[in-house]
Amino acid sequence: MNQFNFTKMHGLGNNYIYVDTFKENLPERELPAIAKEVSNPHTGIGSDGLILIGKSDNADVMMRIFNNDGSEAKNCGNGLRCVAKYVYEHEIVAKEIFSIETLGGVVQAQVHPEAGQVTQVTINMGEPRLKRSDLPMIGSGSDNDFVLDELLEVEGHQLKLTGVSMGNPHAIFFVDDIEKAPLLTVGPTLEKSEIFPEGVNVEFVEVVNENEMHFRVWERGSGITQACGTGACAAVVAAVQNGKAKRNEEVVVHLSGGDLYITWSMEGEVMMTGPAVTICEGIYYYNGKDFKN
Ligand SMILES: N[C@@H](CCC[C@H](N)C(=O)O)C(=O)O
Repeated sequence: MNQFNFTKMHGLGNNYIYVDTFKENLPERELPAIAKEVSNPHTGIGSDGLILIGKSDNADVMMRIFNNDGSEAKNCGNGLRCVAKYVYEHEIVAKEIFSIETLGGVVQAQVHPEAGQVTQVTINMGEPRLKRSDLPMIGSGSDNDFVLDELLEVEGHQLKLTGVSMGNPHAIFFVDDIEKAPLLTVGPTLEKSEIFPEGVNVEFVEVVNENEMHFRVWERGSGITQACGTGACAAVVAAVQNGKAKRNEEVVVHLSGGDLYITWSMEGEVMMTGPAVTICEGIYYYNGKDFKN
């Protein structure tokens, strides 16, 4: 039987199964299947996906993230905060500021420990990528242009899309009332639309004022989740681009699972602060193929 140790953690309810690959050896070819299996709430543990913590040649540690449909993504904001908590508390890193490599690039993490326990983490998420080709998104504009307030008809709704990549792609729509946002229809349709050849995360945002917004997400590969860290960063960047928020000013983003504090600095980097929580630890008995085959 194949078995491995796991830790389940969440950031604002966006929960993943974390596997420490400094200790556990999961076969590369089985990773999508393992992600699907552990995420299943009936026959697995139940989660939004799988996150691997491991060795990096370019940073202090590496994070890899798989959505609950088995697809691999390039970045995960809530995952980064949980990885930072894990590696600090397990003494994999012995400093409060350190680097984490993702497939989307290297970011800087700062933990804020109290008596050795980390409850809040700040991630310098780096610079947003704003070109159409960064998403990528097919359209009439040039590949180097920003995707700003672009009119789109989806599921009978006339919507204006702003596109932002935080290493992974986000389609942001500003709405007057977040409770009426057509997340359940527009989310899955746009996620799989041919205009986004690599898929997209879909976010609706209601701006309260320059320093506060409500946010709901349909995540590529996972559907509706309680929170999306990269999505919240992308929403703040999109708000600044559309004149609804200011550079260098903190914005509190209200997600279904709680609040994130985000600033797009004058230097260009997006800073995100929020919680990271350990839920449980255990041994998972994998039903899929034999690891040794
Ligand atoms: N929940 C995450 C993002 C996870 C990846 C995303 N679904 C994608 O496919 O790009 C976050 O907190 O950023």
